[in-house]
Amino acid sequence: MPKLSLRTTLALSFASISVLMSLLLSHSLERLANVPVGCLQSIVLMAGVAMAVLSALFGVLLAGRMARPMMQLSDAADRLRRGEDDAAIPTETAFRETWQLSSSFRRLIDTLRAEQTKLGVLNAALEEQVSARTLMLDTANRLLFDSLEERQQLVDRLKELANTDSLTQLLNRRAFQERADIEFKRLDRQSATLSVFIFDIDHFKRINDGYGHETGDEAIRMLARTAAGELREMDVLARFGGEEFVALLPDADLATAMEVAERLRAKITTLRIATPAGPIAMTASFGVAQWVPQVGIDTLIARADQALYGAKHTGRDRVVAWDE
Ligand SMILES: Nc1nc2c(ncn2[C@@H]2O[C@H](COP(=O)(O)OP(=O)(O)OP(=O)(O)O)[C@@H](O)[C@H]2O)c(=O)[nH]1
Repeated sequence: MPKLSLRTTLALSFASISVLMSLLLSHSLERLANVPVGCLQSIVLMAGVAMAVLSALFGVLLAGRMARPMMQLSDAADRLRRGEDDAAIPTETAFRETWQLSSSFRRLIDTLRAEQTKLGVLNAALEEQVSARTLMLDTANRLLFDSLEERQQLVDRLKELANTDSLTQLLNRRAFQERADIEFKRLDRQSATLSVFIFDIDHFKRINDGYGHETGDEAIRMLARTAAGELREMDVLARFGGEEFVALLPDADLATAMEVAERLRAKITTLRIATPAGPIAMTASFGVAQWVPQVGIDTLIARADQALYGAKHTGRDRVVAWDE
């Protein structure tokens, strides 16, 4: 059924009331002719009151029918705002205006729900993208970390290789120089003691020439292991080159260094190197020098070297201290 607008309803209603009242009046007009004026006044007054009461009742009825769907819409709006999905939107209303308002509201909600669904889909896609990116970043981070770690390991290994003598795994000459510099910087110039000894296999050329280079290498390795075993953790032992070694002994005076060198010399004489012709022995000569203030590492090594030269020229297989 087509809905009437509020304006039409009001106009029709008041017209009907007016027509009804006019009909009542016109039907009663003949009988009213003989009614005294005072009574007539009362009748008109009563008719006016009746019309007012009717209009008021009618107004209340109309307002109620108008207000109900609006209250329902307001209630539905509140429930939707709270996220309740079952908000009832009035479908049947008395007037065209409220019916239109209700339809527009319903369309608005349908549009909002459609947008919400679209947003949900977009949100899910976005979350998927974010977790994919996070995974990529994690992987990239891990790869970067791994490659940095690998790089650091490589650098460490290269440093180690650069500092290590490949035949004996002892420090090489360059690394010894660095460690000696550090020890010298640490030295308390007034009270510290420090000694150095250099030692060298006697007639090593004969071992090489007589039993081969491999046997010579084995002799060098054996001597390195033995020396490392005789020295303290804090001592610095290095292969200086060829069959020559150097040991730096912090906190050791000349007597102590001589003692250590002597113990090592004696131990070397007990070593036996396996050769195809049977085990062979070797000896080594030692030159020892103690640090004194004003003397640098190069001078100290040169003094130990001079002492070694002395040991070589006074019969070998001995320990000689540097002497001015
Ligand atoms: N097997 C081997 N031989 C080496 C190595 N480095 C140096 N040599 C050899 O060591 C020998 C050193 O000979 P020399 O300097 O004459 O010394 P030496 O025969 O020990 O004589 P003295 O030191 O005077 O007792 C040479 O034959 C070098 O070729 C090495 O790494 N391995």
